[in-house]
Amino acid sequence: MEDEQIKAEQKRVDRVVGWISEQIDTLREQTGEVRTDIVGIRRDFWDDVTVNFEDAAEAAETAASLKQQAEVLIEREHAHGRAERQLKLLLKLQQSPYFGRVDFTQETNGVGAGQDEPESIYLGVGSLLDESGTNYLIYDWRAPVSSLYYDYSPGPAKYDTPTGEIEGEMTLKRQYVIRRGHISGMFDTGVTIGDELLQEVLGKQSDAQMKSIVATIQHEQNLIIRNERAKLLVVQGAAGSGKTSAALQRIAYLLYRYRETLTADQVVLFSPNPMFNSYVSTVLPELGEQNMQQTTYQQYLEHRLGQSFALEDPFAQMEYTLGAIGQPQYETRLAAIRYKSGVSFMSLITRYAAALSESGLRFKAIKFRGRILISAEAMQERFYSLNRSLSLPNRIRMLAEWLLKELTDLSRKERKKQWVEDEMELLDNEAYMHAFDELRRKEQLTSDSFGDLDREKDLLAATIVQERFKRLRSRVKKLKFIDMPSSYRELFADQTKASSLLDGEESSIPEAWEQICGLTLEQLAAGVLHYEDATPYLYLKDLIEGFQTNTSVHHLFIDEAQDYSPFQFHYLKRIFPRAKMTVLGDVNQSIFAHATGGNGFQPLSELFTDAETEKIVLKRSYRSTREIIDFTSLMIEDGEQIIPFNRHGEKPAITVVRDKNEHIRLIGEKISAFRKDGAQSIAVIAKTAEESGEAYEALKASNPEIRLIAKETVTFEQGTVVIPSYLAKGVEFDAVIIFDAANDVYSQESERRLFYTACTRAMHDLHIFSTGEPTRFLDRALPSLTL
Ligand SMILES: Nc1ncnc2c1ncn2[C@@H]1O[C@H](COP(=O)(O)OP(=O)(O)OP(=O)(O)O)[C@@H](O)[C@H]1O
Repeated sequence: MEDEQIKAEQKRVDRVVGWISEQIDTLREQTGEVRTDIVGIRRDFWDDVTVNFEDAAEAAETAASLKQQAEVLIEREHAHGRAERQLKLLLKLQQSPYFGRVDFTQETNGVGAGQDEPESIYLGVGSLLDESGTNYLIYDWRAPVSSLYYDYSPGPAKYDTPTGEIEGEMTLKRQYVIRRGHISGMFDTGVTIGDELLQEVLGKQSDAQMKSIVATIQHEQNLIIRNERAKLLVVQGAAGSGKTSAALQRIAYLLYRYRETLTADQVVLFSPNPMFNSYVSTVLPELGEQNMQQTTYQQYLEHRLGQSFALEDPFAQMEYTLGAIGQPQYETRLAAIRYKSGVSFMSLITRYAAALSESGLRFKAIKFRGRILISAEAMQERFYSLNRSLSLPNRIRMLAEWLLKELTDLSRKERKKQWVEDEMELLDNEAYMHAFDELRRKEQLTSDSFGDLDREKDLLAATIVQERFKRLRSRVKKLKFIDMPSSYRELFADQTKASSLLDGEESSIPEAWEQICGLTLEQLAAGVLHYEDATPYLYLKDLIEGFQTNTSVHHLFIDEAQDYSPFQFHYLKRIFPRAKMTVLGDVNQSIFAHATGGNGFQPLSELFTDAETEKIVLKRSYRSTREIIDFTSLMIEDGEQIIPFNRHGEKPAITVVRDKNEHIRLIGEKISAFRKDGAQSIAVIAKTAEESGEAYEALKASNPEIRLIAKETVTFEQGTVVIPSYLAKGVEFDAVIIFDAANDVYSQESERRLFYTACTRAMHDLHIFSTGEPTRFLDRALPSLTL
C-alpha cells in the first residue's frame, strides 16, 4: 500500500481519536457529576423525605415521598450506568476506532437516476457521530449498511434496511489493524474478507478467553448472525467453524437490532459446562454489551430437582459409558439411555400422566410430631373425587387449597394438645413477651385483654401451633405432598404397564424393557436419579404440577447441541415456549450415548414448522492449521467436506511408546518443546477423568505448573492442563497432546467422535502418544503422519 494512502488514513484516525478523546473528557465530567448526585441523594435520602407514621394519611404521604425519592435515585443510577457503558465504549474506540471500510455508491432510481457520490463507511465496535451530530464517523458493525463489508467484495452490492433493499456499487473494501490509535496494518481486500487479516488473527496464540471476531466475520457466519426470520435456526458446523463465535456475535447483533425491546437477560445460552461459560463470558462485554444469561442443562436440572435425589451429571454418565464396558448391567444401561432419551419414551410418559389423571398418583402423608395428620389415602380419595375433566395441575392446586384448609382446622384442634401447654411453660420471659407483642400486633389486643388469662393463653397457643404449622403449609404450597419419586417408580414397577399404556404402539418399547425396569427400580431405591431419567422425571413432574414455563426469554441459544437428546429438546421448547431457538452443533462431535447417530438435529424439526426453520451449514474450519484439519478429517465420515483455512503449521505427529516411564518422560519433553515454541496453552487430553487423574499424577513431578481440569472446574486459564476429552468440548489450545491413543483405549466405534473432538481442539500443534498399536480411527490418517 502506498505511503500516501497510509498517511491519509492515519490522519483520519488522528482526527477521529481526537474527537473521541474530547468526548471522553466531557463524559467523564458528566459521570463525575452524576456520581456526586447519586452520592448526595444517598447521603441525604432521609433528609429529603418527610417521615411521619402518625396516621394513615401521613403514612401514605411518607410512602409517596419515599417512592419519589427512590425514583430519582434509580433514574440517576440508570443515567450513570448508561454513561459508564458509553465511556467504556469510547475508551475502546480511542484505542482502535475502526477495523474496516467500504466505499459504496448508492444507486438512485427514478427521476435523475444515476449514481451518487461514493460514501466511505467505517466500521467499528460502536457508532460515533461527528461534531455536527449528523455524519457517522464510525458505523456500528451491526448497522444495516455494515453488512456490505461482510457479504460482498468490491463490485455490485446491496444491503437490507428496515425500509427496503439498497443497491449500489462497492468500490473499495479495506481492513485496518489499529492499536493505540496507530495503524499497524492495512489491507485492501478482494474476494473474501481479509485472508491476510484472518491469517494474522488465526495465527495468534490462544487466549484464556474467547475473542470477538467482528473484524473478520465471514459471509456464511454473517447469515447466522443477522438472521431475523427463523424461529428455529439450526447451525451444523464443522469443528472450529466458528459456531460459538457466530452465536455470541449474533447475541450482540440481536441486542443492538432490538435494543428497544430486548434486554440481555431475555437471552439464554445453554453451554456444555461451567468452564465453557467462563471461556465465553468476556465476548459480549468486549463488544460493549451486557452478558446474556448463561447456564448449563445440568444446572437447570439441579435447580429444578433440588435435594430430592442424588442427581447424576452427564459427565458421570459419560465416565460410566466409557469405563464400565463389560460390567454386568452395562448393556442394559446403554439400552436405557437410548430409550429414555427419545421421543418414544416421552410419549410413554405423556400417556402415563394421562393414566394418572384417572388413578395411581402417589401422595405423601402430612405428618406432624410423628403423627399422620392427613393420610396419603385421604389425599388420594379427595384428589380422585375432583372433577376429572379438569387438568391434573388444576386438580393438584385444588387439592393443595383443600389441604391448607384442613391444616387450618387441624391447627385449631392442635391448640388443646398437651405439647402446646408444655411448650408454653417452657417459654422464658423474654420469649413470652415477644410472643405477646406479636399477638398484640396481629390480633390488636386491647389493654382489656391483659389479665384475661384464658384469652391470653388461647392466643399464645394459637401462635405456637401456627409457628409449627408454617413448615407444613409451606410444604403444601410447594406441592411436596405429591410423592413424585413413587409416582415415577410405578411406571417401572409393573413391567406390563408400558405396553398397556402404549396400546397399539408397543413396538417402541425396547427389548430389554424388563431389565431396564429392574435397573431403574434399583437406582431409584438407592436415591439416585440417572442423567437419562432426569428429564423424563421432570417432564412427568411438570405434567402433574404444571409446567414452569419461562415466557420472558425471547432467544434461546443451545451450543454443542449434538449433546442434547430429542427428549431434552422437546422439554426445552416446552419450558421456553416463546423463545426463538438458535441451535449450534456438530454431529461429528456427538459423544453421548444418547446421540442419535447420523440424523443429527432431526428431532428438532418436529418442534417447528418447515417455514419457521432455517438451517445453515458451516464447512470452513478456522481453528486449526491446514495440516491438522487434513489429518483429523480422515477420522470421520464425510470429513473431506470440511474446508481448511489456508494457514500452515507443523504436521501432526505420533509417538508409539514402549513403557510407562518413556511415555511420561516423552510427554514432559514435548510440553517443554511446545512451550519453548511459544505455546501459551497446552492440553494433555486423556480419555476419561480417571485417565486424566493418572496422567496428572505422573506428569506433575516434572511439570509442577501443570493443572488438572475436572468437571467442577469453573475457570478456563492459560498454561498447561490435563483434561478429560469430553470436557475439552468447545474450547481450544495452542497445542494438544493426546495422552494415549492406543487401540485398547479408543476401541469402541462409539468413541470415534470423542477421539475426533479431542484432536480438533488443537490450533497450531497436535502430537499423539500411544502406548501400543494406535487406535483404528487413525487407520486412514496414519499414512499422512510424521512418525
Ligand atoms: N470469522 C472468524 N474470524 C476470526 N476467527 C474466527 C472466525 N471464525 C472462527 N474463528 C476462530 O476459530 C476458532 C473456532 O471458533 P469456535 O470455537 O467459534 O468454533 P466452533 O464451531 O464452535 O468449534 P467446535 O465445534 O469445534 O467447538 C476460534 O478461535 C475463533 O476465534
